[in-house]
Order: sequence, then C-alpha cells, then structure tokens
Amino acid sequence: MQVGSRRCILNPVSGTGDHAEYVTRLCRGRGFAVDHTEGEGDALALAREAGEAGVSELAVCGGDGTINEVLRGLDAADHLADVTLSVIPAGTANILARTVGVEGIEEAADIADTGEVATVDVGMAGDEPFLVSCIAGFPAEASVATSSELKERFGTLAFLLTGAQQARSFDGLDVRLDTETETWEGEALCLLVGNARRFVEEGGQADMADGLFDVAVVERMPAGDLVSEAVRHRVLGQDTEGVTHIQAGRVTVTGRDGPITFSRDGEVSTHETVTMAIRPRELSLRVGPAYEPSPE
Ligand SMILES: Nc1ncnc2c1ncn2[C@@H]1O[C@H](COP(=O)(O)OP(=O)(O)OP(=O)(O)O)[C@@H](O)[C@H]1O
Repeated sequence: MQVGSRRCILNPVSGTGDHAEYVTRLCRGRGFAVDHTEGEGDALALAREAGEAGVSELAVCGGDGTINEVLRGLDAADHLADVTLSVIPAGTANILARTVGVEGIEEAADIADTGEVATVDVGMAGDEPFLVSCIAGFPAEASVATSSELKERFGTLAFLLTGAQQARSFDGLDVRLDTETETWEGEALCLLVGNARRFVEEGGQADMADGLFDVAVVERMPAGDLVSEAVRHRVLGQDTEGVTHIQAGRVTVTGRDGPITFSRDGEVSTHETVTMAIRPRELSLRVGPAYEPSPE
C-alpha cells in the first residue's frame, strides 16, 4: 500500500445495518478504499493488515465493538502511533464517537476527510487497548443501556440510578486497587476506569490527553443510600460518601475472591489481576467540532 493512503473498515451489520451502501459511497468519494467485514474478528484482521501495509488514514464505520477490534489490530501491527483514525458511527450506542463530538454519518465522513486531529491517550488493560473506559460491576451494562436523553438531563445520576436498580441482584466486587501512590481495598459496587470519560462531578468527556485515567470506586452500600447520596449531590461529587476518586496513569486491579469481569469499551474480559496503563498521546484521532481538549 502506498504511503498516504486512506482505508475504511466498514461493519455492514452494526446498529440498524442499513448504512453500508451509503457510507461506502461517501467514503469512496473522499478517497478511502472500503473493506466490509464479514464476521467477528474481521475488523481486527483488516486493521492489522492495513497497519502492516503502513496505511496513514484509517476510518472505522461501525459500533464500539468494531472500533475496539480495529484498535487491537493496529496495536498488533505496532501501528497505533502511526495512523490517523476516524470513526463513522453506525453502531447502537456509539459511545466513542459521541464522546469525541462525532455525530451523524455524513458529518462523520466530512470529519474523516478534513476534520481536526487530536492526539489522545490510549488505555491498555493488560495487552488490550481501549479508548473510552474499562469498567467492572453493576454499570457495565447500564452505561450502555441508559438513554442519552436521560444522561444529558441528569448526567451521571441517570447512569447511577439505572445501575442501582440492577444492583439489587449484584453481589459486589471484592477488590484491591493499587496505583503508584494509593491503595484501596474493599467491597465495591463498581469500579470505573475512564480514559475518554469521567464518572465523578458532571461526568461526560474527560481530558483525553492528560496522561491519566479517571478512576472512581463506588463502595458497596444499600442501593437506597447510594441513590439518596447521589440525589443529594445531584451527581457523584468528589466528596460523595462512599465514592473514591483517583487520577493515575497506572492502576492494578486484583479480585480478592476470584476473577473480575470488565467491560473494556464494551468488550468483555475477565482477569484475576490486571494492570491498566496509559500510553500518553499515542493515537491521532479525528474529532468533531464539539470536542473540547480540556473539558472543565
Ligand atoms: N458481516 C458481518 N456479519 C455478521 N456480524 C458481523 C459482521 N461484521 C462484523 N460483525 C460483528 O458485528 C458485531 C457488532 O459490532 P459493533 O459492536 O460494532 O456494533 P453494535 O453492537 O451495533 O454497536 P455498539 O457497540 O456501538 O453498541 C461484532 O461482534 C462483529 O463481530
């Protein structure tokens, strides 16, 4: 592949599955060669191949699962730091795209073409890359399930309330967390390690280039107490009882009574112990006009 080339990896069945023809046309019109995935693992293999061929611009069309496969493929080719990545949201939740201000397929195609490029941190959980978050405990599903309208009105609270409903049947995580400077041990309701998202204060997009994860541990306590605490503070504030907030570039999580299941940008993986580490400003990512490099 010639240097300077553009490629698009497109999942034709993600989301409502009616975008393939339209996006293929938009991308070809902007000089991207388009490859369609045919099943699980294809996006990873195509990204790896594109990385090994030295592609300089790669667009991903699909949902968060497709994007995560592409990240893994580029990392396997040792090409994450040498590509400009863009996302064309055609999944169900499109968390990464929304987080970086990319909404709507046509707008996304323009951003893939000429949008602003931000240099962002990549999170690693063991050997697996992620951009948004790596979370364990009750909200792993709730974060995806909570409607965006609800999230917009109530921020983290909506996310918490949805989770608290599910928490009644959730046993909690017996966990130990170690960073360079702090250790936390105990029964947690959930553990949230954000790169592109933060979970305390107003929540929302985090600074993706600060070299730090935003870690929040919510202690296990009765769902009623947790909800009333959250209501009192409206969101999970720094000083909310039962919530520990840590910023760190590296955190090791160990399950004290067995392995812990994480959702890494929506991909599920289970670990007895896992070290999450930031690779500072490793990836060039095209972002939408609403993206703020250093949100308040
Ligand atoms: N041609 C194909 N046919 C069937 N499945 C495919 C094909 N290409 C990819 N897949 C699978 O589609 C699945 C869904 O991808 P993805 O997570 O991107 O979309 P989504 O679940 O609709 O969106 P989101 O993750 O944003 O909620 C992946 O598990 C992938 O393995």
